[in-house]
Amino acid sequence: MSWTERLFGGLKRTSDRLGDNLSGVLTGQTRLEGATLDEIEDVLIMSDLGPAMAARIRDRLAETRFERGADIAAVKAVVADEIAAVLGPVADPLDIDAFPRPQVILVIGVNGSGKTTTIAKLAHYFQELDYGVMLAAGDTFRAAAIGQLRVWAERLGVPIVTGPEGGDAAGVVFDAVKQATATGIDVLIVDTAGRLQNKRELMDELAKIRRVLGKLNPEAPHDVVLVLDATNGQNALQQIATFKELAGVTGLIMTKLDGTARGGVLVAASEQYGLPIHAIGIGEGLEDLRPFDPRQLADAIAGNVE
Ligand SMILES: Nc1nc2c(ncn2[C@@H]2O[C@H](COP(=O)(O)OP(=O)(O)OP(=O)(O)O)[C@@H](O)[C@H]2O)c(=O)[nH]1
Repeated sequence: MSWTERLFGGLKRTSDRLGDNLSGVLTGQTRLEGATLDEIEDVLIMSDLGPAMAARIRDRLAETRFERGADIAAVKAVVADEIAAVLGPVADPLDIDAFPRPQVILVIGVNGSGKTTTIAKLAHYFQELDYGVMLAAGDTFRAAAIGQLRVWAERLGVPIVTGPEGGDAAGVVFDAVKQATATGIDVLIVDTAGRLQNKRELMDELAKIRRVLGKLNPEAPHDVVLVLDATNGQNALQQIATFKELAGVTGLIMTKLDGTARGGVLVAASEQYGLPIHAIGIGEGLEDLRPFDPRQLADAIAGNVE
């Protein structure tokens, strides 16, 4: 299957939900008015697009004259246009342009968000671009997290720096940067612990990692990427707010868009926070994470197909 097919297939539950809910509302008028617009706005909010986005689409629909009648296809086209307008400015693939090398990418996010898998997919993505990649197991709280990352590193054939369970995460990161620098690595991807229930500890740990990194390279970390699980719907938005404050997030990756009817939350996140979105995850395989084409993604979310 091509990426496009996987993208549209992965987002099918999201687009079907929107389409099913719209179909009950539309009666083919040339102009949409009052009550119908209200109902459409509710449908859009229920699709996790967020109230501001729903209002924006409503305004567009209100001013549109549907020559051939406002059927589902015509409305979805307007929805897709508006989504594309929001996603366009935030779509921002991760570039490796740090000098001196390595570029240090801290990956943060709550446990279970798909962080480890995303790190593996990112490593694979950079390998395909011919960059030298190294991983650092900065989540020292759980032996399982270290083990899981090591398995990925072996599968990918990339070096990994680990420490003992319960060890000092900043120490692991320090060793990793030194090794990466000595061996000419281009990109160092750092896993971190995701214990949001203990904000103070998390903040202290990230601050310590930053301090240690800063000693070796004042520019590092170059990226602080928050991994979000789309199936968390509106909770994902809350996580952005929290991690933005705690960790100085510089960009987002949203995973599990394939398993959910709540993919609209990606649009709400973009609309609300305007943070760069580096990539999306639409499956568990290494190939299932890519930078995205905002127009194509908008069509997939809205189910806008000719
Ligand atoms: N369907 C789908 N599943 C995903 C995606 N990304 C990750 N997963 C799955 O989600 C589960 C959690 O992923 P992990 O990468 O282990 O998540 P984590 O955040 O590191 O979680 P912990 O190891 O618990 O900290 C795994 O079963 C992954 O295979 C995705 O884009 N789509």
